[in-house]
Amino acid sequence: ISLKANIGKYRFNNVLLNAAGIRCATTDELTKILHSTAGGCVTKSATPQPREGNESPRMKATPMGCINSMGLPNHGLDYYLKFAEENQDKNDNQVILSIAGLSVDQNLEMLHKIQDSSFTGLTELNLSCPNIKGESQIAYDFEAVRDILTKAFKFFKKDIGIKLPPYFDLHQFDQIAAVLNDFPIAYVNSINSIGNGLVVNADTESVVIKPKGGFGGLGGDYVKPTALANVRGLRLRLKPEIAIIGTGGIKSGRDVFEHILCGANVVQIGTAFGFDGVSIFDRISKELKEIMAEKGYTSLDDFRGKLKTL
Ligand SMILES: CC(C)(C)CCc1c(C(=O)O)[nH]c(=O)[nH]c1=O
Repeated sequence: ISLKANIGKYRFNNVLLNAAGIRCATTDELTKILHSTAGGCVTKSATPQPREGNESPRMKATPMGCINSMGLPNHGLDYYLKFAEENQDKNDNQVILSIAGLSVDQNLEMLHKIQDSSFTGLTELNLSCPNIKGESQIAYDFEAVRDILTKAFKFFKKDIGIKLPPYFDLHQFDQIAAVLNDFPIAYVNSINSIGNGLVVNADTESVVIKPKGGFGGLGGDYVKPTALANVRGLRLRLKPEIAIIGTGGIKSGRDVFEHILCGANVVQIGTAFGFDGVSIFDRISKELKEIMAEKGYTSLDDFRGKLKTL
């Protein structure tokens, strides 16, 4: 039974990756993931310069997952680009370089740097940042998405994936797919955390994280049905050349199986990886193989995208 996967020419010896943002901000953390059963690693979304991020507490675990408003703490693009250049092309382990500029110009500046570097892997463009502080995130402004991709593809000749926040309206799936289908994108990664949730502690009668009055992105059990809907909704609308990375609510082999049934080529684990560490990749690989064996599947291609309707 094989858990191998690919996104275009990029091969993954295991379908499981970490998700950007959790336990992936330092070279030690990234090396640990590369040396694990995972099929590669994704770097914490980078900004052009290092950032401290928001005040703590800025992430809180709950029985159903987690809430965060980290504020993009990271060591800056050069740090991750250097790691990516030094660790690419090692036995089918992909290093995916995630970037999240705080403006269109910052994203274009980082893409120019990546274009001019010796990095040969996949870049993941995180569109959950607001274009202008206080405005909606880029991914919820469809013309802004078209604008930034038009500008990027004028000079960026390497392969790029787009990290999207969840959409909650079927017409929004139509709109974002109509934009993305116009560009030579390698993959779409769906979903990012569900934005601006609020966790309340009734004992202390308080919010649980300091930034933004307690509002933050939700991950974990809270998001799986939304993640599966976005993977499926995008799979049914995106041109076949655009692969899908399924992210959101994965903590078992069964969850991975569901994401692949909905159309995912590769999956990423965030919240649960934060709880368990790299051993999760062994546990979930084993669970997924058991499910496949029970069903008589030997490869992920046997069931990818084959979700039945009633
Ligand atoms: C939310 C942003 C700070 C605009 C982007 C970085 C990010 C963060 C973060 O660094 O706060 N948290 C998430 O759950 N997803 C993200 O994409």
